[in-house]
Amino acid sequence: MPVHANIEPLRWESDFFGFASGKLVFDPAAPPVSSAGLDAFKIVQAKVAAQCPQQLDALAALGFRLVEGETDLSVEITPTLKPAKDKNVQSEANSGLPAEIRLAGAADIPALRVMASTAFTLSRFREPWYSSADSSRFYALWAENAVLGRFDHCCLVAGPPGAVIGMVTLRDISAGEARIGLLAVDPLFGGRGIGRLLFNAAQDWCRDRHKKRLRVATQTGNIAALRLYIACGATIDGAAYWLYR
Ligand SMILES: CC(=O)SCCNC(=O)CCNC(=O)[C@H](O)C(C)(C)COP(=O)(O)OP(=O)(O)OC[C@H]1O[C@@H](n2cnc3c(N)ncnc32)[C@H](O)[C@@H]1OP(=O)(O)O
Ligand SMILES: Cc1cn([C@H]2C[C@H](O)[C@@H](COP(=O)(O)OP(=O)(O)O[C@H]3O[C@H](C)[C@H](N)[C@H](O)[C@H]3O)O2)c(=O)[nH]c1=O
Repeated sequence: MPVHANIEPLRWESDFFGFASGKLVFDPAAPPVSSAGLDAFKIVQAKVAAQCPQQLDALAALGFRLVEGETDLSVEITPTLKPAKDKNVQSEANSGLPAEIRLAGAADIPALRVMASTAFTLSRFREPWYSSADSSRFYALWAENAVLGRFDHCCLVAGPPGAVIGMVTLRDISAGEARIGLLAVDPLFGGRGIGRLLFNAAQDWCRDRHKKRLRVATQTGNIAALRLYIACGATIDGAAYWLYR
């Protein structure tokens, strides 16, 4: 079965990783994808909705390989009173940890870069397609850019300056919706409610901006993250597979 798609060059990724990268944009009106077209790029990515398994077979015939699954979730932002202070007190009472949530500033960037460069081991930017050093560099820059209001628009952190124990980045994607970019907790503080606190703070951020929905995506194999989001009230909107050639 031919795959009808255009190959869109990924300029940001090509610059950042230092090699030609592209992505299939499926379009029934596009010509069939050819090996020659694909060969112009070191990596061509394809994201296939999980409910379209026939597309997986067609891409496999062109030499594409499965990289990972991605699950999209979202939660409705309800207009309840903001319980942020209570949550912080509750968290400190439960764990004895300094867990106030605050907006990250430039002074947090070094610690955030370290956290982001080690946290996202489950990623489609993985070996053998991307070196682990490049993958670390990618998430470090993502965190830094969020603090600076580039790509994502802000970064909220748990812990006082100099002792960041968790982070969540947020992007304003439309009048009514925001999206979490990255969310991570220092493994030394895992399992103590910091992830939940960060997700709730992200919801508060949305509420303050009159958003109706908060979106988040994670790797389908990231059971801890999926359980966290579902425990915080999110529901699954969709699932997809990433393939590369
Ligand atoms: C948008 C994205 O960035 S998706 C990627 C998410 N981030 C990462 O994968 C980075 C590495 N992982 C982490 O930083 C952490 O493990 C997180 C953020 C996933 C969880 O943070 P934590 O502070 O440990 O979570 P927290 O203690 O708040 O747990 C809340 C719920 O999450 C789920 N959960 C957390 N850790 C686990 C785990 N290891 N296994 C299964 N479920 C887990 C549980 O449902 C838990 O509720 P429960 O304690 O009542 O069972
Ligand atoms: C930092 C940065 C990135 N970009 C570009 C580069 C990529 O084309 C996209 C990001 O792609 P995405 O599919 O969102 O990346 P991930 O697969 O790593 O993300 C998923 O997993 C993460 C762990 C996290 N949960 C995330 O929310 C998920 O989507 O953006 C850019 O243009 N400019 C930048 O500064």
